[in-house]
Amino acid sequence: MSAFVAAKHILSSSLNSTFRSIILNSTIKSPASLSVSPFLISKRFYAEKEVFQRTKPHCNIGTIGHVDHGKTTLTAAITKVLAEKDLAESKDYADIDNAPEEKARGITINVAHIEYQTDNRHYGHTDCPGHADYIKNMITGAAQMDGAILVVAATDGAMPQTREHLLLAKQIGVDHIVVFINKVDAADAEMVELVEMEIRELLTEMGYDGDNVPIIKGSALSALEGKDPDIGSKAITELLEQVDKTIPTPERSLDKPFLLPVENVYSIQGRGTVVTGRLERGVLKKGQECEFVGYNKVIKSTITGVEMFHKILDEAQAGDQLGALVRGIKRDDIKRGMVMCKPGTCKANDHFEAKVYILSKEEGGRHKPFTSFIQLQMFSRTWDCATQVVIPNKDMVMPGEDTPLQLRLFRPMVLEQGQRFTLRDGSITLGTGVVTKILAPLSEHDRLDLTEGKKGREKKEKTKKN
Ligand SMILES: Nc1nc2c(ncn2[C@@H]2O[C@H](COP(=O)(O)OP(=O)(O)OP(=O)(O)O)[C@@H](O)[C@H]2O)c(=O)[nH]1
Ligand SMILES: [Mg+2]
Repeated sequence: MSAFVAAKHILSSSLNSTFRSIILNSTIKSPASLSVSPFLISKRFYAEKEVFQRTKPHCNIGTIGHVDHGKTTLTAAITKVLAEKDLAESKDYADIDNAPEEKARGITINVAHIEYQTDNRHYGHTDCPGHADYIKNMITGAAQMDGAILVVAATDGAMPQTREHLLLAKQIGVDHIVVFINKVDAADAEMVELVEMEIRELLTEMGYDGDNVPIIKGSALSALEGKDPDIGSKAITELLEQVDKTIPTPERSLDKPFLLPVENVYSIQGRGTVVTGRLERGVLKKGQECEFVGYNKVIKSTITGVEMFHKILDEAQAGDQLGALVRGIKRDDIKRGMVMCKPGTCKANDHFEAKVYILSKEEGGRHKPFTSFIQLQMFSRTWDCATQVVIPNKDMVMPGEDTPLQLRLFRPMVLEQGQRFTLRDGSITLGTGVVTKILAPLSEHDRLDLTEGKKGREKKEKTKKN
């Protein structure tokens, strides 16, 4: 099998069924598609397409936490335990971390989306990477969660990305957490108790209700291997009961025009392009017109199919994690970070005011104050973009401060009042904020100043005059 054919099989095994079967009967245009995150995996590869029956409320959760603490093992274990009750399709560890590099390195790189149900709810589960190099993927994954399971290995306790993920989750607006202390098979009882105390303290420090967040102790590996039910399958059942109980189903805005931040894009030659992501608001149906906005583009299209977890959706609702087939668009025309929305309802902006909290050194933020014109990376919804900061009312901002800021994006992206975002400075999370006011777009002069610097701008202006 050639590398490309092999790659095609890997990709097709990670998409939902309509798109998988389309892919198998067609040519994938660009191997670049392989860099995108696996969407869904099914062993019912050639199964007839079913229509999704909406019988239970849908909730998006996921696993976060430090590298190697057992997030993917836990995800696989949940599907195994629920598969025994016919509430999920059992996934192996290798089904979830299925990209070649993930298999080779034994770590998660891309987020993976898995589906399962409890008696009460239908879940979309996003398994995030823990490795510090893939924080960007974690942020995108967590941005889609209504609640999260923080996985902490009893053998290690809280580690750097335990803190960072918790902090980012809080900033992104994931207000509900359930903790799974994993690997209790490999740690003594005293250690497990210490880790629980440590985590409660950390939760409180990060703004969660540390005393009351449910903490379940168990072993994902035991559950996956069908050993020691007290710390294995029973602990998983208890975890799911707590998730059902303590992570509320959010109110979904169904009556607003639809908006879907694009998470991934797949190209299927001859058929069209598939975009995936979580529908943030509104309802979406086959046949509707749509528009992609972002990266200096507005592209119109029509939705020709909608699916969620292997099944056809008659109507996708806000909160659904879905794939939409769109007509007449090339894969390269759209990318992660754009939004797909009802035509005319969204606008890209590059200049706005925000209220921002700057993290203290203890919270993992900067050690030193910063001044105007610092360049940072802004993360919001599924996009990230370079941004320049202007402090409107003073000379500098100290770590730990709450401050208004003006931000100038290097390129216009869809931004609305009330939208939350995170600012990063290299590998440091510098702050978190909310857009308070959209300002007049940057002039050509200001934009060139921003992207080319003063000298570059003068040069370009001179060339233009001549
Ligand atoms: N002893 C023991 N080992 C476990 C348990 N759960 C997971 N492991 C092992 O821990 C290692 C890491 O597990 P993963 O599930 O890949 O961890 P992860 O958190 O998904 O890692 P990243 O996604 O790369 O951040 C693997 O070797 C697992 O077999 C457990 O309950 N007990
Ligand atoms: Mg993993």
